[in-house]
Amino acid sequence: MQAGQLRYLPWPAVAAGMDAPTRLRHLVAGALRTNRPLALWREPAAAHPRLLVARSLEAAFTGLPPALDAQAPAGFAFFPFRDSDHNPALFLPADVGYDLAEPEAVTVAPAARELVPGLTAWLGLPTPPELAWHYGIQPAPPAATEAEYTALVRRGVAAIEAKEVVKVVSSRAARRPLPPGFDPLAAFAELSEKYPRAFVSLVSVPGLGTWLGASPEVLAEVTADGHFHTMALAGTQPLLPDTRPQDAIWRQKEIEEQALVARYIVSCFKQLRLREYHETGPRTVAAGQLLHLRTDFEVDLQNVPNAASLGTDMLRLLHPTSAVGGMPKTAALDFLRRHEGYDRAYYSGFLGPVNVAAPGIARLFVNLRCLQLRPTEAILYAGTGLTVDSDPAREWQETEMKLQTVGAALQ
Ligand SMILES: C=C(O[C@@H]1C=C(C(=O)O)C=C[C@H]1O)C(=O)O
Repeated sequence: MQAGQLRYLPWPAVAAGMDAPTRLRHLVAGALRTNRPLALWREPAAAHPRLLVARSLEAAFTGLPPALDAQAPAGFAFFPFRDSDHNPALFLPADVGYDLAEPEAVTVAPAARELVPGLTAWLGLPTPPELAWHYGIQPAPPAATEAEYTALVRRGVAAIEAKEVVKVVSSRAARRPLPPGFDPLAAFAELSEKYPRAFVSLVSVPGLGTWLGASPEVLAEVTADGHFHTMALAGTQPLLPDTRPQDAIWRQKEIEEQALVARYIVSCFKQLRLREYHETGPRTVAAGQLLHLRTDFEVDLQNVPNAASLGTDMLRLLHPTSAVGGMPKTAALDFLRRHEGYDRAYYSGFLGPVNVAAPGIARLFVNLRCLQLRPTEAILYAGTGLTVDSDPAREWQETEMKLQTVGAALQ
């Protein structure tokens, strides 16, 4: 956001006794009431979340991946697994902002000046007791039974054996009733507390629905000191009580599965003729109650000729990565289109802020360990990378474990 042009709206005197979470709730209530898209997120290791409200859904439609450079507009990317009319790619402009680290003022961008009178009036009103969250207009996706999911896994393994694909990541949706009085803002706060290293998000968009998640996976990041980051995350096992991540032992299947993802990232660097990058790992990392294998990649943007476009180009090549689609990309996506049997929508898409904290800082994550909110239930999503050695019952178990990450918010 161009700080010089931002307008700061201070809270009125009636809000003097309100703490930051109460003010946040009030802003969210106002955004929902006026039918605006919003994103609330807490970055890994950050102490406070941020809220962004876009002036309208129309202002948020975008066909293109966000540009990751300092000159690009500020906003929050919310991209589906696969772009379609039902699940459009969105970039919510940073029209109204609230940073809970600076709770004394709400910021308004120049493009949203016309919101100032209404917003000023709203800040002085009482908060409605119920928040009118946005719901998707698409029907809820079918939830796969264990028999259906294991059949899909067997199909995937057969496709690998037939050399149609090298790896494919199958997934499923699961339906869970909402507990009485379920409060998405409280659930967001709970996930933030429970998973301090995750990217915790709550995104609500008219007609497209409300999504809550706690992702462990960076897709593309550009930092203040001019570095680009991405990671190859794959392989899953439970973090058992009284064990340490660094003592985990991995089977050949997981080692190979993760290596494929790492190799895919290196092939993207090669396509961009980038030779100067640092690769660290793979090492074992914890994500909630799970362990994964992770290789970190870092590029010093000062050392590369195409620095300004590197983030943007990598994003275009990476999504969807072989951690959520498969290898080769087109054949794996084709397999999923034909056999997966449901619409992933925004699950395994990507999301995150671009140029919001400051120009030139972007943090995009893969939308994993997430759920979609419906009026009386939640749709949870999880997938597993298949290789030729995959055991269907084990893959089902792995999706069950992954569902528990965001499922913790429903207890
Ligand atoms: C597909 C998911 O996770 C991805 C797949 C993993 C795997 O196959 O082991 C591990 C981490 C993620 O990259 C998910 O959480 O739904």
